[in-house]
Amino acid sequence: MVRAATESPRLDPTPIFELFRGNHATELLTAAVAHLGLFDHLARGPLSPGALGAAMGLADRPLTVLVTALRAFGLLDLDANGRLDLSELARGHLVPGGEFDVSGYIGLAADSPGVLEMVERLRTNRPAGDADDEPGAAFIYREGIESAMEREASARHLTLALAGRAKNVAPVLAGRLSLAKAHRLLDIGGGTGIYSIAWLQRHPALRAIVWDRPEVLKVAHEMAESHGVADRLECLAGDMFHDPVPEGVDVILLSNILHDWDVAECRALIGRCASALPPGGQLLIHDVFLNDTLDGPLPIALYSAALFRLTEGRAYSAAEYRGWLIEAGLEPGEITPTLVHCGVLPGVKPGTTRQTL
Ligand SMILES: C[S@@+](CC[C@H](N)C(=O)[O-])C[C@H]1O[C@@H](n2cnc3c(N)ncnc32)[C@H](O)[C@@H]1O
Repeated sequence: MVRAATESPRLDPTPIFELFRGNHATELLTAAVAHLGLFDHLARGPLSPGALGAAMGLADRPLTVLVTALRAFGLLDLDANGRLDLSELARGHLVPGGEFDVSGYIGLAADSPGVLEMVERLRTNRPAGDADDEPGAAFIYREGIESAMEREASARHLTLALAGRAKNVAPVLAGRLSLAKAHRLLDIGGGTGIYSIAWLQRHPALRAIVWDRPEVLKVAHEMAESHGVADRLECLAGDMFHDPVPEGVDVILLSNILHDWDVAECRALIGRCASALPPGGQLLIHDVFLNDTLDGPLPIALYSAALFRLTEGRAYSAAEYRGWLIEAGLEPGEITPTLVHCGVLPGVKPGTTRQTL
């Protein structure tokens, strides 16, 4: 029987994802209190983000993840000069030695494995799993890192784990954003390919390419077969940072890709996509979005910590994505929300040779 990828779930699973990511609140708060002395540093007065990062020995990416979360928790504020300051709550209860200080209580979790792991990630700015004696980083492949996506068992396990979220979200994305006028979709880092499959099932004339690592594509190929679209879905192995971007596509999807990478890789990848598109073509960024002020929303700030721990990325704001689209010569559009905190932000290449949406 052919499986359908076009039916949305009856209930929204978002609360389950929020519960699952709750541990990162404990980890970041305890790291800040018991390992990094963040509240002590700021008790002496407001600091620029750079000065606070230097005081704690943190690079930009871990600092952004930590500060975004603490602002979402209501523990840090930004003053009129762009310096970080303690909120009233933090000043009253998290400055060591204060009358109502609770930092000793928070310190009860200081040696828990999750907190120690987060502190290690914050200090080294390296994802879990990529050290010499470890099994490889999840979800990311580039030259110079050990990647779990290069081994059959771990690639299959991680790809199918992500499919749990994707099979809920893909029907919603395909239902809210029609590709009726598109000819050929390129799904970069498409994993199981379920997002492409949902669109292929909606639009019988559409063709798609899932561009991913060879071991991941074994799963994508099985999914294309079981969903009856194998004749229109090409599984193409490659490295999205180095191999030529496949030509002849008029829509490119980056679903949950950019959040796995640091700023330089995001800008490079968006630039490569923009160059490959014809005038009128579209780049679709399907992802979560932090507030443009990088102070929440809380569930995205916690998801950002999860991404930070596992990959070389973090969550970004719509303003950050829009800036990179403009830099690449694309015109950003409006975000259409999908499910599980995700939304799709289009960037259109100016020109009118082909209308895709
Ligand atoms: C977080 S998953 C996203 C999967 C899917 N797009 C989704 O939204 O669920 C990232 C995907 O990018 C792929 N990937 C990572 N680095 C890559 C590279 N250098 N070239 C091609 N694919 C890569 C991974 O194998 C994985 O399937």
